[in-house]
Amino acid sequence: MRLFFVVGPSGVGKDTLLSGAIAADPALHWARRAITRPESAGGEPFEGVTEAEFSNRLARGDFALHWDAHGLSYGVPHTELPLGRDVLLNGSRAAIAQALAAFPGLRIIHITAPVPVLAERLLGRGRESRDQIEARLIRADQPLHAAVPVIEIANDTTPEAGVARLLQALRA
Ligand SMILES: Nc1ncnc2c1ncn2[C@@H]1O[C@H](COP(=O)(O)OP(=O)(O)OP(=O)(O)O)[C@@H](O)[C@H]1O
Ligand SMILES: O=P(O)(O)OC[C@H]1O[C@H](OP(=O)(O)O)[C@H](O)[C@@H]1O
Repeated sequence: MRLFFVVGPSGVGKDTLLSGAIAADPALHWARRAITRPESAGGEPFEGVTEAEFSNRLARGDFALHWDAHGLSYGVPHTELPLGRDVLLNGSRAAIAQALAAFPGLRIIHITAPVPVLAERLLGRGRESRDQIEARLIRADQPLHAAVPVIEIANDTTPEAGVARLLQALRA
């Protein structure tokens, strides 16, 4: 199993490129996260849980990885990391150190796009309020964990080009 931790600022296109890669190569597994957000918010396939459910599952040891960001909690259940499959995980830049400690062979894929493009995409997506979008944009330039090699992918043209770049990185 290779584990790919796909990170980058909100709105950069992680969900878009991940769903394109999965559609092109069904052998890949996209780990489904538990998030303290209602499933009706849409976006990537995830399990919407309450804060109480999240805390209980965390205490039970259900999660291989977990982090907080944007006022939400995110957990990756152990059951979402099947042995023998390449796994794609929508990660957080703030969780890279934790993820590397848990999975030393982790491959980090950093997706980038210029900040004005992120703003345009977040507004176009319409999942968050303007205030929430502003808060997400403030995190846009957050530095990555310094001492690790990272595969950089620019998603600054079409989604199709971004998906092709991601597939190329996964096949390298
Ligand atoms: N290359 C692209 N060109 C134009 N629009 C794009 C491109 N990639 C993604 N988008 C659009 O930008 C918006 C944000 O993309 P997406 O939800 O995939 O980002 P994300 O990185 O997963 O964000 P978040 O971390 O907030 O979940 C979506 O509406 C998506 O359709
Ligand atoms: O800014 P950083 O810490 O890199 O990412 C924070 C989190 O935000 C995004 O989730 P979503 O947009 O709420 O689904 C990412 O998937 C990540 O989990």
